[in-house]
Amino acid sequence: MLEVKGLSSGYGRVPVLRGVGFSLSDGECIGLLGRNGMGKTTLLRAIIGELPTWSGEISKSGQSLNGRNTQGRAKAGIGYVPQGKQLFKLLTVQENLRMGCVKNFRGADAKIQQMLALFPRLVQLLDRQSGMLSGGEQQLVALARCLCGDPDLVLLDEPTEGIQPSICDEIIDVLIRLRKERNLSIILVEQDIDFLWSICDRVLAVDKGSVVRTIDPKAHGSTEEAKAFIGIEG
Ligand SMILES: Nc1ncnc2c1ncn2[C@@H]1O[C@H](COP(=O)(O)OP(=O)(O)OP(=O)(O)O)[C@@H](O)[C@H]1O
Repeated sequence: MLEVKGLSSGYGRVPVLRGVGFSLSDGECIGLLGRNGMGKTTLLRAIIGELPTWSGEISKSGQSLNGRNTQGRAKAGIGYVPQGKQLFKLLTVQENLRMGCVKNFRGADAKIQQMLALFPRLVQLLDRQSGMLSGGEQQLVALARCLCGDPDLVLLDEPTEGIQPSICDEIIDVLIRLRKERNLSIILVEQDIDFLWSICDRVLAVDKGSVVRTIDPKAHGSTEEAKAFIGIEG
């Protein structure tokens, strides 16, 4: 599905990613774990094409993405939910979802109905201005809007940051369901180890712009290994 080889990228002339390599299979979920500022968001932004590939290769289903811009990568089936969600805050929930249907405006009504079935909490909120929703509700709208584009790979940047546990559980349930029903692949940046461990097949430990090891969440002692890696006690 996705192959990243020797990827280097950064901001201006400042390098952040230094030869990142990993692959992701269809329907697989991998987590990116690391301390603040180690390059996890930068890696997602390089994959979606917001940042240039300085060297290396990103390919999806055997096709190189290097020459494609963000729209081209979205067309190739990659969806991105950035940190901070980036909703159109003055627009209603419904209008935001419609914006997510840009690939197929004619099918927008049916797609929005599918999203409401997946996120029933949004039914009551459809006509509300997005900026007036709680952080968790906004996160659900951002995820639903991304899914309106029918991606087969989603990049999620800290979806649980600052949101209430019940909405975290809803997000986990939806992601598990989408993996099962649509074979969705996921790359998830998260600081919340329980969240990562509840859904990821593998977790890549990121340090100073490189993937330095792979943690198997099913392995004995893996949560302790992860906590030690990011420097939290217990
Ligand atoms: N827009 C930007 N311009 C310049 N440097 C940036 C920019 N965004 C991030 N950086 C720098 O790139 C490095 C990696 O940042 P990045 O946001 O990828 O880290 P992260 O691992 O996602 O951390 P966090 O968990 O804090 O989001 C940091 O040194 C950061 O200061």
